[in-house]
Amino acid sequence: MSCLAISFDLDGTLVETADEIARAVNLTLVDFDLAPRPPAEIEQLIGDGLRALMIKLLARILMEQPARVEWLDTDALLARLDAHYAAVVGSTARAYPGVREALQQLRDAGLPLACVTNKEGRHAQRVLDAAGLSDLIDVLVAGDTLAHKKPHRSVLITTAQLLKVKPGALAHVGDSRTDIEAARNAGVAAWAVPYGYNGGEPVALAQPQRLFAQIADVARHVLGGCEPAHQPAGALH
Ligand SMILES: O=C(O)COP(=O)(O)O
Ligand SMILES: [Mg+2]
Repeated sequence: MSCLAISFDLDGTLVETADEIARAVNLTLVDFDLAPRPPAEIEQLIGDGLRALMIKLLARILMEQPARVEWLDTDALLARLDAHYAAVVGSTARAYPGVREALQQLRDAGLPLACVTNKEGRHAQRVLDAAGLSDLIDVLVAGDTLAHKKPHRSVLITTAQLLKVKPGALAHVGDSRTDIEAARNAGVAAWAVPYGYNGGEPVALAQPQRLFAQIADVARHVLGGCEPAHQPAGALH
């Protein structure tokens, strides 16, 4: 087998999390006398972590209603967002169908697995726990684990180190342009699934090396013997 380790993005790839993210965001907006936003709009801003999502949303609200935002205590608002999210995280998050079985097959075949997310670590762990996936993930690299987040090249290079493979022997599976750029920047194979959160744009436009309809297809491909786009520079076995 030439594909030696796999890392997976979390939100929109392994787990459906948009509902509870939208809930926390809207509870926060209402606390600060701002109108709730449509969940679909909030979903389109998922990708760089919760704080970044809220800052992008506030920038949009500022453009629309400058007078509503100019007095805002942004630090207090972000702290409230964190508290609301901590209260709801894991309540509705669910693994996409077939994810647990596919990860189990990959694990059983001896592949080390990572979860690499831009979500803050303590929240990411709760999502993995609630989705019933924690025991299948060897390494969690979250948005606040390192000095940088995806798409910085260091994120997947460090992930490969933690999984004890060379970057060329790692495939990263994600739902967004950020994931594909993170993989490219690190010399890691860039694989994608089409059903997650990518700002409303089809992820195929970011030109992943492979596009899989679902995680079960990733497992089928890998266990059938994959050819990584980059020649593995080192092997686990
Ligand atoms: O929480 C986010 O905004 C993004 O998280 P992800 O990197 O797992 O997609
Ligand atoms: Mg994602």
